Amino acid sequence: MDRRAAGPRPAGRPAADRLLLTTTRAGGPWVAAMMAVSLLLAGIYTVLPALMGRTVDAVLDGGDFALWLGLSVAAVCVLMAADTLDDFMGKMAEARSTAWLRHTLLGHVLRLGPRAARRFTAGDLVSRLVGNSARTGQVASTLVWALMDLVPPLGAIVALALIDPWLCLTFLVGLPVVLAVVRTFIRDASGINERYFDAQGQVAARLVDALSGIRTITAAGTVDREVRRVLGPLPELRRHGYGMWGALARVSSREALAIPLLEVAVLAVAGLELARGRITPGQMLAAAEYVVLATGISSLVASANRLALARGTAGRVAEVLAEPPMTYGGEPLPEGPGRLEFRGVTVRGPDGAAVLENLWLTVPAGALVAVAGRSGSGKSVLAALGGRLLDPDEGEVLLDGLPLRLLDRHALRQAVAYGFERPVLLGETFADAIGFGPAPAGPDEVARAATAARADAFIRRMPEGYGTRLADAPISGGEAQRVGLARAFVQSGQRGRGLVLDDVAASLDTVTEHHISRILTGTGALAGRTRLVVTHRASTAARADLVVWLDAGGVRGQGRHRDLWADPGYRAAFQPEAPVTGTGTDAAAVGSGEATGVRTGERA
Ligand SMILES: Nc1ncnc2c1ncn2[C@@H]1O[C@H](COP(=O)(O)OP(=O)(O)OP(=O)(O)O)[C@@H](O)[C@H]1O
Repeated sequence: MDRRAAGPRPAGRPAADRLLLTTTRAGGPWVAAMMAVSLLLAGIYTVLPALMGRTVDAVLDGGDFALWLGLSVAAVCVLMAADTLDDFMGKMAEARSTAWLRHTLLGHVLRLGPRAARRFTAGDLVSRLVGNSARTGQVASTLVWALMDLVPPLGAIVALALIDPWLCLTFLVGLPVVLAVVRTFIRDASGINERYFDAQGQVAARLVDALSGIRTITAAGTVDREVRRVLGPLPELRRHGYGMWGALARVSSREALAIPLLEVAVLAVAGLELARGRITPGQMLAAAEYVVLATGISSLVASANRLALARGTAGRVAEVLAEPPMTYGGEPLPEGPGRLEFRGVTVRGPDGAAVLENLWLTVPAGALVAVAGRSGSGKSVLAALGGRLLDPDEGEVLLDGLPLRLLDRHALRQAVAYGFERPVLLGETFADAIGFGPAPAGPDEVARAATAARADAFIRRMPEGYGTRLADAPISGGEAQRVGLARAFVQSGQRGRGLVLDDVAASLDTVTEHHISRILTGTGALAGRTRLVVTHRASTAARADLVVWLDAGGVRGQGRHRDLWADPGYRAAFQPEAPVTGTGTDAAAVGSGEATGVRTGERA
């Protein structure tokens, strides 16, 4: 169940490592191709010193050095071509892995539903989706190159043994020191990177917060304070950055000491063996090359650094993927008129206190039910339960007798349409925003819904009407509400059985609100739909077939608005409204018998 306070679950390093492997596999054939080319490269690096040694010996012995020289030159040419190819394939593998990861992560975030926004802040998710995913996507090439970087050093150790076992033995005696240096570095770097990326995510999260509250910040004159707040984690970032430099400096200085000592030791032994005539000058040259190649095992530091970075970012991606998505059943929508039932429903807030407790409520099929109550009484929570944007902690919500959680996702999203107080308009144009839903809506359908929601007139005044890009058309809160409402009407009009409107008229003027109330109560496209309407407007409640009054975590009263109105506690749930004056249809609606009750409410 949702718990905002709980925050994301740490995924742990095993989960990060599993994700790294899956991401590597996602690189597809490019990873395999890169591996083949890298192996070829590693092989050439390994045999090149031997070819050079043979060339020198052939020159000294007066033998056929042209053959060996030719082979050496050919090897260098292949090396250059393969290196370029390897880089290209590495980048392709990275691109594929990153694309797969971003696709998977984004799909998962959206499948989490509204819970995603409660678990993670927007900025933090953006940093995971953009920067962290890209870094994690580099794992394919990093891993292949890290493995392939090991081939020449291992080959070089074997070559040293073949030239002279004492050379190999000398090298192996000093090797544990180099490996210990690398191991310490990997351990230090992993922890530092994880903390570094967390701090980076915090900056991104605060920045997105600040941008969404830019009007408040400007109006309050708190720009400087906000800059300090957003950049608050910088000292932490700096500390982790210094930590990483410190770890790199330590590993470099230890390496700088250990590796030359190892090389000198092997070369000294090679010199002795040459003096004793046990190796040739060419072998001495090859040994000198091989010892350098063998100490290349310390390139593990750079690979380990890149892998530690990828592991740090993979941990952050895995943390999101560890959140279980909203799951749906496989049941189709049963036959029925659209009766919605809340059976013993309890929802707890972040502190564990019940927002709604053991709530029993039936929304009759085809009825317009208004949900009223003071601010914070749980109206939006009830609305979210009605179409399963939220699951209850206890109890069950049923549509025509079937628990919503058993319903197939498609069937549920077609059956229950939503309109929100602060709708976010999705799509490129107004037509897109209104037609946004499980099934594409045609232009006539869009225009009809916009007319019903009183959005048609202002949209037609836009430079390109319904084709106007949303980004080019700043609109008011009330206009956005009307577009959002039009979208809900389209969705509900298609195959909808229920319509949930959460305070959709909050920013509308009284005349527009009356018009929309009439659409909701009229005999048009919405007739027969079960409508659950959260409202602070007495006029809307007055038009409802039934009002559910929420208070203190439960249903305090149910009935007709005019009957509940006598209770001052009920009256306190409504905002004062200006009396409607004017002529025409709107005024006529207000003047109707039903509207009389409304106007009483408004005066009160
Ligand atoms: N998904 C959720 N899970 C648990 N608790 C929630 C959830 N959403 C909101 N709450 C909590 O439920 C309480 C009621 O919130 P809700 O938004 O339903 O009130 P409301 O009656 O719609 O208020 P308003 O009229 O001001 O919009 C709040 O304390 C809120 O923190």
